[in-house]
Amino acid sequence: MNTNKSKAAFKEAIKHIPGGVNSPVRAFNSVGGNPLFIQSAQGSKITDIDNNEYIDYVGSWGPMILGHAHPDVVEALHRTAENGTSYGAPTLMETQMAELICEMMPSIQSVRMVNSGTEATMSALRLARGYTKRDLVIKFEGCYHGHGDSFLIKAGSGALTFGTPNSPGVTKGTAIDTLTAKYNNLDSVLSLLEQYKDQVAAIILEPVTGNMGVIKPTDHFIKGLRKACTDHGTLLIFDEVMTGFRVAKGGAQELWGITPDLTTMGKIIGGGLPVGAYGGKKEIMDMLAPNGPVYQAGTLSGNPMAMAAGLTTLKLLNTTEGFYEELEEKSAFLAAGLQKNLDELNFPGVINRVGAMFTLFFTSEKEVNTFSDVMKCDTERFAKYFRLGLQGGIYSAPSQFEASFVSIAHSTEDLQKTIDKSREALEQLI
Ligand SMILES: Cc1ncc(COP(=O)(O)O)c(C=O)c1O
Ligand SMILES: N[C@H](C=O)CCC(=O)O
Repeated sequence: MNTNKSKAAFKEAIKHIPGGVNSPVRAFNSVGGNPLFIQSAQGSKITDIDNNEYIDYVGSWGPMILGHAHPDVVEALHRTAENGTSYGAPTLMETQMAELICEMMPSIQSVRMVNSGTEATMSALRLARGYTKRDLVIKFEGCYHGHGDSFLIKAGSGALTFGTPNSPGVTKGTAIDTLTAKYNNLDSVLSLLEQYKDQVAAIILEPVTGNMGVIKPTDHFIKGLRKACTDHGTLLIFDEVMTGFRVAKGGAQELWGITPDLTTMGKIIGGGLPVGAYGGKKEIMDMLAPNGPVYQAGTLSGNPMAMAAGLTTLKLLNTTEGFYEELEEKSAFLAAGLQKNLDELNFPGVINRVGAMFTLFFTSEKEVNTFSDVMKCDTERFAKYFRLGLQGGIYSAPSQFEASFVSIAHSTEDLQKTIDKSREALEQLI
């Protein structure tokens, strides 16, 4: 496979862009080689500037649930652009978007649009602090909530991949206000809540993790969190930036039947454009300016292009008969094929999947349920597998500590090819 143009482009990029990328996870540092520079994407496929085509399981890190360049989304963007791309004033689309989000995720009664998942989580935390008049927050080791200072403590995703879970630049004061607990370990949360009684504003978590790879919450853990928050007057924030509208129409909160106090969103609700949102109980959301004293604003918030792409995507998800059933079937088919490979080759590995997100962990453990299970993975083996995948035409996240995403555009042929290529790669790694 020739990737000379990507190599040359990367050389140019690093002259003026730190590390040559605008988000660290895009660099191939932990898997070796250079990042691919992309020229186009259509449906389930992505094409680099050397004209190599890959089946894409990154999906722009989650948003592309309909596949790339879905004709309805592209058409909505054309139509919207012709009327201007930003006004800094309310539009009808923003209200439609808010109504649809509230319909699809009934725990949300009121929602504020922002421009990224990071903004959503930062703002939700400020709101939780303003509402409860408390300072502390509990997050979980290996969970990632964007790059807001409060969250770069024992963080997942790129922060974990690059070995900088606690970023320099975060002040001691901020770090002190962030307490970390262990995912799927309720006792670790309960003891913090006792130790810091009446001081914890919020518990924030990825209800299904993706940023240390995919891990499901146990019922005991997630139900226990809801109860503990209620008992302690602490707000429960579900960060559904990744899981929202992906693992089910109503996100992880629908699957586990939990009503969080606040939910953060992003990715899918922008249909591939920059977006974020946070919402929840009206009583809490009404603390936000201009109704209340908690300030949060944005020049481009509710941007018409992002609303057009996001609203078109959400409407399709909401109204297409059998959409989530078909997505589940495709994802289950892929996961079963990958599992069969592992079983038949007696290859040590664990596949965790919830709906259309999954991770193949390179580990000898029988299960991966916690951050410490994740840390036992063989990242070098993963790196080799990743590179073999690329050579076979499969594009997935260049880190063991991420999720892969299936879209509705993945055909049975795509999925079968992925299973076959995965087997070939595993055979070379035995
Ligand atoms: C669960 C979760 N929260 C927050 C974020 C931050 O979103 P963004 O990258 O749009 O700032 C991400 C992804 O980066 C995420 O996966
Ligand atoms: N894992 C991250 C979010 O989901 C990947 C996106 C990024 O940081 O660029």
